[in-house]
Amino acid sequence: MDELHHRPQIVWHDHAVSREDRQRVLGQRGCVIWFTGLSGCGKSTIANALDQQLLERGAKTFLLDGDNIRHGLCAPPDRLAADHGDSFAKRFGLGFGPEDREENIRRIGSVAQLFAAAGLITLSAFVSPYTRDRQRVRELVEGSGQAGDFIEVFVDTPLEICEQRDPKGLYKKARAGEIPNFTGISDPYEPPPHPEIHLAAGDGRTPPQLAEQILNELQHRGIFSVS
Ligand SMILES: Nc1ncnc2c1ncn2[C@@H]1O[C@H](COP(=O)(O)OS(=O)(=O)O)[C@@H](OP(=O)(O)O)[C@H]1O
Ligand SMILES: Nc1ncnc2c1ncn2[C@@H]1O[C@H](COP(=O)(O)OP(=O)(O)O)[C@@H](O)[C@H]1O
Repeated sequence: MDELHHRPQIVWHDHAVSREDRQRVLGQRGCVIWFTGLSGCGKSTIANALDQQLLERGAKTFLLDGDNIRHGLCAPPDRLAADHGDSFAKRFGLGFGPEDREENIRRIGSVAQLFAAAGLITLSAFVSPYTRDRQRVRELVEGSGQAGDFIEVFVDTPLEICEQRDPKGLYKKARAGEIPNFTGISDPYEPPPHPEIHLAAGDGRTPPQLAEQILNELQHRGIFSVS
């Protein structure tokens, strides 16, 4: 029990159905596969390819993807203002400053932890540039489960390649000074010191090939087994 669970006004309620019960029914252990890397490094494409490969093998999965989450759970202020007003939008809308990214990853981490506790193999694809924010999610996920439930995948594509790809034209705008705090250009990216999986993702391999490397590592770690 942590500090929150002791607060008299917020009482923790144990569930009638345990995580173990859920996992027994699903025939798998829930976990979080956390992709991190620069914009354009391939997080979303590789995570989608892995999601597909897992599904084809009968795994129960869910993918939390950066752009989609920033349309809802972590929407920017201008998206919230119309329905909720300016003060609300200013308070809860998220941009890309360090604290906003911290809150973005905290919210997503909390959702990922819930999906893992529901027994799903949960994939997430966010830049998540700060080591401390990722470490907090690791602690949250493993604290409510067990060591090994958080698998960090560093999609290590050199900045030059990400910038060449520039599928959304954001690097061009960032170089022109039109987007402030752009990761890799005017904002830091802290590479994971000890990722469970380090993908050299700019070496000419296709996203499905890279996803297969991850799949093999997951099987090796006992996260997923082909029956
Ligand atoms: N300033 C800045 N820095 C980095 N990225 C930016 C920025 N502004 C917009 N974008 C677009 O938003 C996507 C990153 O959102 P994330 O939620 O993954 O970011 S973070 O984890 O909170 O750092 C990222 O998507 P991906 O390219 O899919 O990574 C960008 O398209
Ligand atoms: N291994 C790869 N080889 C070649 N192109 C790739 C590879 N991985 C991703 N891409 C391409 O790079 C672009 C950015 O990929 P994306 O998955 O959107 O990156 P991110 O989610 O990290 O921003 C897309 O156009 C995608 O098709």
